[in-house]
Amino acid sequence: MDSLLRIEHVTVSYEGEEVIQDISFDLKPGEILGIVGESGSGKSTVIKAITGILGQEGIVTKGNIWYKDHDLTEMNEKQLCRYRGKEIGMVFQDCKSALCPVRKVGAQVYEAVTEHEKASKKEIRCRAKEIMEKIGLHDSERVLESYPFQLSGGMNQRVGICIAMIMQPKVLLADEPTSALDVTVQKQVVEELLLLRKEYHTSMIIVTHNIGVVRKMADKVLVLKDGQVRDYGETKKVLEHSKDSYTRELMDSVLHLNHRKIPEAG
Ligand SMILES: Nc1ncnc2c1ncn2[C@@H]1O[C@H](COP(=O)(O)OP(=O)(O)OP(=O)(O)O)[C@@H](O)[C@H]1O
Repeated sequence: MDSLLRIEHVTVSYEGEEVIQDISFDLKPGEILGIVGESGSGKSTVIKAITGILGQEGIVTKGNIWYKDHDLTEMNEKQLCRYRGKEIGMVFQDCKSALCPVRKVGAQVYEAVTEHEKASKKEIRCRAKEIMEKIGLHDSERVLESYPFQLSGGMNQRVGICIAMIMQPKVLLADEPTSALDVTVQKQVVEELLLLRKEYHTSMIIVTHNIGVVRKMADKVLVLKDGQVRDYGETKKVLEHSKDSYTRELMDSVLHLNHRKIPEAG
């Protein structure tokens, strides 16, 4: 099957310092890739490089990022804007802070759509409600009429997912989409993302520290350390039978954390 997104030998520098070196992977339609690695290994930089939001200091110095037949690294800001949001959606760790605090959710959903296409308010609300229903925001009328501060963390995260999904992007890039949520809500959001993949056949890249999320969601895993790929392959193979010593260490440490007993008081 042809790749939807293909990262070929990409190197990224911030202010002349390479933080990602020669990384390659691809994403097929409907596939979910988990990117894991310790803090500072370059996970978020990969996502930012794909969407062209590295900022003033960051630049892709080598390699190509292909979306279908288009090299995203060759595009200017205006060209990238056509893809960002429409074809490639993004969800962040803390969607609440990505939302405007003084505008109602409904207005922000409306803006996200009309940036890319002409549609009536009624039609957009209808589309938003359909997605909200799927991701557990059952009181969608109230949510659309609310300001972000009137909603819980989990609800804001779902609003972020709704805004990302309303254009039915082919690829969803999610940077720590569940890490700001409590465990129960984390589990629900993971289930909801999987449901969206099933319904819309969306490919996803999930950046996370949570190996449980990767195990549950990802078809493939990419392990990064100091900006380099240490392992890449099918989830079970990487999590359980990696030949790479660092990957094995990383998985062992997660296992120990999960099984660590909380010392009893007194
Ligand atoms: N705007 C920036 N300017 C300079 N250096 C940056 C910038 N953003 C990130 N870096 C550096 O790039 C490296 C990779 O950072 P990145 O945020 O991609 O790591 P990460 O794996 O996502 O970390 P975390 O898990 O803590 O979010 C780090 O050394 C970081 O300090």
